[in-house]
Amino acid sequence: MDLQSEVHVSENGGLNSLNEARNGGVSGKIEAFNGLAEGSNFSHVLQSNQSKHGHSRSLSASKISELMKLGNLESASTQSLFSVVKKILDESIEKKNEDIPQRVASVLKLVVQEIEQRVSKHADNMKKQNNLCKSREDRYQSKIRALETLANGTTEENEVVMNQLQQMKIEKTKTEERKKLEEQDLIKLRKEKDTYEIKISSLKEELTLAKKNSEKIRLQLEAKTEETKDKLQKKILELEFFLTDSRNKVKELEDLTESKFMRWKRKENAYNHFIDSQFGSLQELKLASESIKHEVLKMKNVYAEEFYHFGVNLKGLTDAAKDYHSILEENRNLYNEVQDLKGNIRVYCRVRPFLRGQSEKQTTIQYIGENGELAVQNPSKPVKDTPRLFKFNKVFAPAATQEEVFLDTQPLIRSVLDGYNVCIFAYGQTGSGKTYTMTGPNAASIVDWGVNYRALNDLFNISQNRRSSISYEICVQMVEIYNEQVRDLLRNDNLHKRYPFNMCSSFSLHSLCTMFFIVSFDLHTLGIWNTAQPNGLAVPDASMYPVKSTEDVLELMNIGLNNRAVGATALNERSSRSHSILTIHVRGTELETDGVLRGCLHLVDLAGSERVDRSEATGNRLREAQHINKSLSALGDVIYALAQKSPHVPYRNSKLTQVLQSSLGGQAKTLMFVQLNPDVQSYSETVSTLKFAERVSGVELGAARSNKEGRGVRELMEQVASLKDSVAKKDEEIGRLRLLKTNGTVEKREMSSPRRHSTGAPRPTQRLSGGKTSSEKAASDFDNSSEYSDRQSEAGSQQSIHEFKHHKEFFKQSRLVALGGGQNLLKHNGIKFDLADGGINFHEDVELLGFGDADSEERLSDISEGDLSMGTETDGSISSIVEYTLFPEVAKSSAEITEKSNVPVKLPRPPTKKGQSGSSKMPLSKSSSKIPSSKRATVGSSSAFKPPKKRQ
Ligand SMILES: Nc1ncnc2c1ncn2[C@@H]1O[C@H](COP(=O)(O)OP(=O)(O)OP(=O)(O)O)[C@@H](O)[C@H]1O
Repeated sequence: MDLQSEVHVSENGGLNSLNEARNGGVSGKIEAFNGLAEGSNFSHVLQSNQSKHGHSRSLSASKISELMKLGNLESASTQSLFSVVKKILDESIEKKNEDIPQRVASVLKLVVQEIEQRVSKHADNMKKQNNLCKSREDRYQSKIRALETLANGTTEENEVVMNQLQQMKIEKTKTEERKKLEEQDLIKLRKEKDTYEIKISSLKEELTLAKKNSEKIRLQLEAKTEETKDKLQKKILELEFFLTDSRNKVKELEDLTESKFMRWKRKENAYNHFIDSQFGSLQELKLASESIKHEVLKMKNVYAEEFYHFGVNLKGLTDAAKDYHSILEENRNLYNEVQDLKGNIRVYCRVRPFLRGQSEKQTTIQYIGENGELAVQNPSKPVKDTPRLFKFNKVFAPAATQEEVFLDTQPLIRSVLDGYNVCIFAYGQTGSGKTYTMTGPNAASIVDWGVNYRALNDLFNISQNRRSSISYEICVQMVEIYNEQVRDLLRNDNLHKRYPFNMCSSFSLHSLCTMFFIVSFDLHTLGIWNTAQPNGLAVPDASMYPVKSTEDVLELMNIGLNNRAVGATALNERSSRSHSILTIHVRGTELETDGVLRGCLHLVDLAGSERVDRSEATGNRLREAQHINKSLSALGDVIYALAQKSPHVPYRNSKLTQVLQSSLGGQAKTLMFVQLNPDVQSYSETVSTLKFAERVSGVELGAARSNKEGRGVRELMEQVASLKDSVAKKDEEIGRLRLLKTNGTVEKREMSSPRRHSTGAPRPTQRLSGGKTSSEKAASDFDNSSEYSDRQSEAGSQQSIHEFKHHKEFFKQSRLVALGGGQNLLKHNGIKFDLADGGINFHEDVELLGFGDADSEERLSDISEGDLSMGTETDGSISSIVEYTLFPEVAKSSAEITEKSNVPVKLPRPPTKKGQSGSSKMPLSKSSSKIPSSKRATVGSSSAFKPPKKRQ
């Protein structure tokens, strides 16, 4: 029999005891063993053996033998067997049974215990299975009973059951479906869960990163906080230190203040005491001062009275001083007016500044006064002489600008538009700034413009301003005198193309003729055009161009300046080697009255005088310098003669003086710029220049006159032209008579005065020769001339004399007088005019035309001098020029009139001038004495006709 079956057998009686034994140690086991033993024979055996416990060794052995004897171990329960083994083992251990080794016994005991535990476990399992089987059995039984009852039940119940089953099935399927759905949901949820998990993981990562960052920041902040904390801590410490320090100081100060306060208190007391004592003495002083005050008041009144008197006196003085200044100013104005009236040449002096390269900076200019005073001295002289003093109309210091210089010149220039003739010329040694003043260093810069550009610009501006009342036309000429030759600076083919009609296309025919006349008269009649031009051609007149704007002027002047002869010398890099003359002709027509104004402006830039040793001139330069110096010395002679009021003025000694003759001897307003170089080396030149200028300022030209013509005058001009025509006829007659003379058929008287011969038809000369007694007034103009007396005796018509006188008067006043300035040498149609022979006739022509003026006799005397016979030939009469060149249409009609020569021409009688009659009586003995007897009569008669106006 196996152990399992043993357990089954004894399960009712012995299992409980076994369990208890497990729980209760050795004693428990014994009891359990005992319990098992109770249920069997073997236990009984064991109990009986226990009673004989006194002899353990023997007992054990006996027991083992007993067991062996039993022989029925198979029937004994496992438990009882075990308990036996156990008891044996316990016993052997207690009694230290030597039969069984102690260690083996202990191991066996443990094995037994283990087996015992397993067995008990097995028993428990068995018991549980047993219980389960029992419960299953109960259930099966109940089911069997239920089935039996079901089998016995009705069909309805079956159906109910079936339905229930059905429902159960349905529920089952539903449950399955739900299960499926739930599974699907579960899958979904899982997926979602996965995604969420991923997100959660990324979020977790971010979170960890953020955590890390925030951790870092936190750490930094913590570090900073720590730092700030430290700093604050330090500051707090410092502040605390300061606080304590300041507290100490405050305390000190408080102490100090306290002590000071005490000191001041003591002082206050002292002062109070002092003030009290002073107050007493003040009272005393007050009383004393009161009495002094009274005295002072008295004195004050006395002084006030005296001051009042002083004031009155002072006012008188200041008024006097003021008056003195105004009187001075008035004096100056009056002086200028007197100068103007006298026709003195104005002299402006301009001192050039030192140039950049000039090393010697010692100046010879000692003093420049406001009123034109100038003092010069030679600083290089070892013993200084007294300064030389000069006085001019104005002196410009080196710093004076071009504009300042022009401002003082402007009024003079403007008078050209009012019909005056004006001449401005610059004089001075080479390199002293003549060209700078007249032209300027740079035409492109308006600030640098000299008088030339500014004058023209100004004339344009004013003519524009006046255009509502006067219409102006302006023409320009430019010539130079180089080596005693006159050259046209505006001779340019391109310009000629631009201005094809006599270079004066914008002018009316009449004005054109007049202009042409002016040119030919100014230059041609002077004889200066007779000289060969650089191109070898005879130049009939200087080119004249109408200008309408400053641009035109700039263009023309640039051409002119480019054509001008300049060259480098040791004294001036660009030395002008010629005298340049810019002439501006202005013709203004008054729109209301039709009156005509004619003005003429000469702007002359003289070549500079130079000491040849200083300028180091050789060859051409030397020749130029000689010509320049010669012409300037001729100018000096003319000025000297004019200043001396000499009857003979040697204009004809040079081309320059011939050109300037009308300005120096006519009724023009003349201004001279005297240029000075302040350099010490130039001292001697400076002094001689100043002396010359002083002499020039003493020259009286006579009051300037405006060239204004009314309509009547123009008509008269036309009538005069017709008279000229008759004169021309007479000239022809003269020619014829000359021929007759050569043939010896003409009387002696006719030969000496061919014009006075009547050859048939009545002639103007015949008309001029009225009876002497017929007109005392007329005779008074001619009474100094025996020649004229002859004429009077020969002539028959008083009317003619009358007319002639009118014409003479008219021409004296006309522009032609001023412009012509008494020029007298003409060339016409290639016929040479013999001065010695035909002087009287010629002069009469000039006189008749109004070209003879105050200096006529002088000019004639010049002409008669050897110098002038050189080339001063005329090839015809002035009347021819007038007839054929100027007024062709008038000439034609006048020719017709001449043919009807018996018809007297009625001319309006211009007012007679007082001075003229008086002057006409001026003796000319001085001039006569100088002139050879052969010519004296001529000159004498001439002067009888034309007393010098400048002396008036
Ligand atoms: N007022 C001034 N201010 C500055 N520079 C001046 C002045 N005047 C003259 N100059 C200078 O002096 C030099 C000589 O002047 P300019 O050529 O005008 O003399 P000039 O008298 O015309 O000489 P020349 O007779 O040899 O022709 C030039 O370089 C000029 O620029």
